[in-house]
Amino acid sequence: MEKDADGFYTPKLEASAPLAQAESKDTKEEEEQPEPIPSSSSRTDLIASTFEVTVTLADQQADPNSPLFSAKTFEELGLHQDLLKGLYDLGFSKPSKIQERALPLLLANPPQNMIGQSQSGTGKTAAFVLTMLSRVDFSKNKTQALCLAPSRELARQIMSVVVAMGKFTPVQTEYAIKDNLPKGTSRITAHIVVGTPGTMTDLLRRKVIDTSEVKVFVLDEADNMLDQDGLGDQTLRVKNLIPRTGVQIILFSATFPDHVRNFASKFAPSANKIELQREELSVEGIRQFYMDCRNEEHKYDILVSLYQLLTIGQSIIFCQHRHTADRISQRMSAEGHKVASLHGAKDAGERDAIIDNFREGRDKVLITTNVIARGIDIMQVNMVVNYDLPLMNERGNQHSHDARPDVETYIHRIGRTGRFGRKGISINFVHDRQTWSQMEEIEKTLGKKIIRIETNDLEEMEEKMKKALK
Ligand SMILES: Nc1ncnc2c1ncn2[C@@H]1O[C@H](COP(=O)(O)OP(=O)(O)OP(=O)(O)O)[C@@H](O)[C@H]1O
Repeated sequence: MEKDADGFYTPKLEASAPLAQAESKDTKEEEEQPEPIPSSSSRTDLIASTFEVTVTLADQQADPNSPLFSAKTFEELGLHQDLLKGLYDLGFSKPSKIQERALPLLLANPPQNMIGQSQSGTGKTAAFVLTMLSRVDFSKNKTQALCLAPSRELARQIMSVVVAMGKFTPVQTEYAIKDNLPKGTSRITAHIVVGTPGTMTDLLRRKVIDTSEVKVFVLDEADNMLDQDGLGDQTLRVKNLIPRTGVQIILFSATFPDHVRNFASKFAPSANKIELQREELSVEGIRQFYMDCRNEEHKYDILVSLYQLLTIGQSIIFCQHRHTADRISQRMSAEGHKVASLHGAKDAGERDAIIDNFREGRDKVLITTNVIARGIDIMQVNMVVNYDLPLMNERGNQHSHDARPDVETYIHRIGRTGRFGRKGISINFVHDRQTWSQMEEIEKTLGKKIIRIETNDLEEMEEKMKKALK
């Protein structure tokens, strides 16, 4: 691919037609290499771990049934030299399946919308980031690509990928996340703006961002961004503030539940679609377990007894409520365990510091809510604990008494481990008939066995986990 006279990176490849399911009827617009993970030096007088876990990358892309498999090269995909350099600098040697399938469609001209689905940790980010970088005309100091994500943590992570992949290009970037821009900023001219919908709306309304040259609009975690019970309204506002025509709309997620699929098709009309079957949704490398706890208090005791295992690599503990995350982390800290907690009630600077500490491995156990259930990519995370199962009622309220298991959120939560072919473990805590049947429903929906581990046999537990991580 060469840069043409106008400064665009134009792919030589045409879209590979069989992959595209053109949909013309919806015209109405509505809106981290092989690395031994050291055992923890953190204080604990609980169980002494007898094993070390080695995370290996070898041959992950060699299995033809793996969503990471690909015979093609990035060169064949027609990417510009500067972007190829960025990719190789990041250590990407060949495209993953979703990249191989999506990139020819995403880069073809004229630009076409895309609704792309692929399992967690299979490389969707690179697909849309490469598209944004390919479509920007660097000779113009104007915003040309907008990308939205459901959390500031994910927006910051996506930006780090834009910056890394665009390292050999002159790309300029800006955030549209809370408390990030200097007060009084009246104009953003960065080529690519990445943010969350509320702040993006604000910047667009105040005309801080000029949208006249916007030609790519990406929604990561698109099902969440379009869900009317979630961020749907705010995302629609953004769409209404960008040009009505000439913008390539790109929606990516590991999940597209039925109730958002139609809406997604209207939001991104005539999109090429790459879809997964229900039974393909969860990642093979993630072994799912559960522990039968006696009651809420027993859940806490079990979590504490797991501490040594949680700190072999890194772990994320998901709770339903912010106050549970705070309460557990305060109790564990008071008992001498090093844990961090992160949720949406913390202020922006604090949230950034907490996730950065975790990302850089200074903290090994992160207790959190659904705020980071989606997208967060930290290779060393080899264990996810659903301290509370994810729930949701029909109106999208996760705190209501008639709430049912939220299978999509479950898939995203456990997907924080097992990234890009690595092994990972998830453990669900159940403690009564209701939580047991909620877990059973998740198991049935996903068609994947969730294996019991005894809560009173730490040796057995350690043995099972050791096997699962091999
Ligand atoms: N072609 C590639 N070669 C090597 N590593 C890759 C490649 N593509 C992506 N990765 C790595 O795989 C990891 C997962 O990628 P990414 O975060 O894009 O997954 P995702 O599909 O967006 O997952 P999620 O659904 O959880 O958001 C990242 O650390 C990324 O750097």
